[in-house]
Amino acid sequence: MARRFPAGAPGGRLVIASHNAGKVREIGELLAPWGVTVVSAGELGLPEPEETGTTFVANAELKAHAAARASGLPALADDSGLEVAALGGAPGIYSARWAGPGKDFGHAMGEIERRLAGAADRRARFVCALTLAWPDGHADTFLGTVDGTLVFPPRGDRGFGYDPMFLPLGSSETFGQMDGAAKHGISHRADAFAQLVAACFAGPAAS
Ligand SMILES: O=c1nc[nH]c2c1ncn2[C@H]1C[C@H](O)[C@@H](COP(=O)(O)OP(=O)(O)OP(=O)(O)O)O1
Ligand SMILES: [Mg+2]
Repeated sequence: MARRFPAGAPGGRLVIASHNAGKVREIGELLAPWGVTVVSAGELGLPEPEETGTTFVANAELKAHAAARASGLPALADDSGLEVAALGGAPGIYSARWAGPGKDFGHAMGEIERRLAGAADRRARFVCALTLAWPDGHADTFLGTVDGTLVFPPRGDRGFGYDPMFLPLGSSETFGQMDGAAKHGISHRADAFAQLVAACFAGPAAS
């Protein structure tokens, strides 16, 4: 059984266990209707754990447990990435690492284009594992996805990471061209978040 939130949460506070500003912004937007006070791992000065897992789920759980233990608060972690079909699912869990220490996603997108080398198959999907972990070690995890195709050159300067080269199925705009609300209508993160809400959040959202 998933544990309900905010039962037992001091003041309904929750840590967003991510050091990625784009994710912290999106998760904050998704949480906004739920009357939860959020604080980010960066604001609490929490360290960035090494992502030693071999799956999105393992890494989300590792990050959420580390932040919940260190802060004494429930913690929500996101491990996500882009899986390119013609590259056998790469970069996958290595999506952040492909951008290097300087977080150069222009370079990472160029690397994907180079490795595709004109391949006709442009299918890709984003995956997001979201874990809500508690200081006592309880955790619930939800997996979201969104299917699409890759476009070159990348389009748009909104969003973050690989957004400018990802065209979700049925859309004429890349994630990099969409505003936040449009991305939240279909994204892997919003998909996982909807499952989290259904399982863990009591009551209706504030309108
Ligand atoms: O909606 C997205 N739009 C574009 N790119 C995205 C998205 N979602 C994940 N991505 C890519 C970029 C990100 O850097 C990597 C996740 O790697 P991941 O380790 O989960 O996150 P991270 O290292 O950036 O921050 P942190 O681990 O502190 O949450 O996949
Ligand atoms: Mg990371």
